[in-house]
Amino acid sequence: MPKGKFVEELLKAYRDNDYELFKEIAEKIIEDEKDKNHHRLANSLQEIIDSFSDNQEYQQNNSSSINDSYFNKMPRDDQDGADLVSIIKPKYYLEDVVLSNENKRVINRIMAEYYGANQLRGYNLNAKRRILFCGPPGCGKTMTAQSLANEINLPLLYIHMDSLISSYLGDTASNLRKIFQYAEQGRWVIFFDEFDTIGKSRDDENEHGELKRAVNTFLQMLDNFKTETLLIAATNHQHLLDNAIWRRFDEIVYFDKPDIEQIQKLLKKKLRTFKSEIDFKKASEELVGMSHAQIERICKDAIKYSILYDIEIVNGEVLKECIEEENRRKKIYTGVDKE
Ligand SMILES: Nc1ncnc2c1ncn2[C@@H]1O[C@H](COP(=O)(O)OP(=O)(O)OP(=O)(O)O)[C@@H](O)[C@H]1O
Repeated sequence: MPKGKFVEELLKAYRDNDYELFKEIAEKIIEDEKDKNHHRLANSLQEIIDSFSDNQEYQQNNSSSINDSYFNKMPRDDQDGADLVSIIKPKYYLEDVVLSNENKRVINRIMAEYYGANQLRGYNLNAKRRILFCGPPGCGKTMTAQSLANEINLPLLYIHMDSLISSYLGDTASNLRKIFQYAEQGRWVIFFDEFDTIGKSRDDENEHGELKRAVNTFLQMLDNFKTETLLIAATNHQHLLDNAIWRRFDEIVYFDKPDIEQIQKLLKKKLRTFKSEIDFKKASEELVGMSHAQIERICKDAIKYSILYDIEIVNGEVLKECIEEENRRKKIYTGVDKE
């Protein structure tokens, strides 16, 4: 078919909201390009169509039915009835997160593999789906998991660790099974925060049998987990994790405290809602060693201070006052790496 005709057919399908026809014509175009030996273009078009149909499926599976069937079937702890999961529509996007260049590359690669999963499968390869986020508190593990979910248009399935770890013998493993069974019915980014709680080394003599069983169950579930979902586990205590757990993750991302350049970006982002007159470079030097969350708190305090004391502008002095306040607070936690 001549190109102009293809475009006409595509536009008609779009006008009539006929997704099936749209896909059919797109596939004809792909075949046509393959015939002309334009394989790179054909692959790239195929990738777009695949991600398109993934989204279509997500919308059909999730958006309309999430209220009734997904919420009704939510797994709960047998003993106290506590919810084991929550479905969250994330509020952040990746542009909100200040990341190192290295981490930006890794996250983009994870997204590229997610979208290219069908293409990879054609070569018998699996996209990265099991991701471990580690590093100190308040440096963006949760925020990045949320942003990633948003970017790939999936809801976040947040696992409640406190409900998952049951005080009743054998129930932790059974709770884990319930969570995985539930997760398999949809497409999400599953997020296990404080993952060390269940991923602790089985060699740890202080751990009782219940948690050792939970590690075994988690490993089994992870091995058998075949959906297109992304699973992200996050921990501040990566050194506690069982060796067998490390090996199960397709990607490991370390979230460190920000360097000077990242601190400057963070200050500009977090102060952008208010007028400021700051020497950002000088201010950043004062903040080295602090987490993103601590710097965010200083910025919020500085804005509040300026409002309450009618200063109307965040200046160097206000910021200095708030840095001192954060340092005072930090001293209370001496020896403990709290954000
Ligand atoms: N890299 C970042 N860029 C921008 N803001 C950040 C970043 N990291 C943290 N923040 C801010 O700090 C808050 C807390 O961060 P977040 O919950 O992502 O940290 P975390 O690494 O998951 O910490 P924890 O290990 O304690 O759960 C975020 O909601 C955000 O406002």
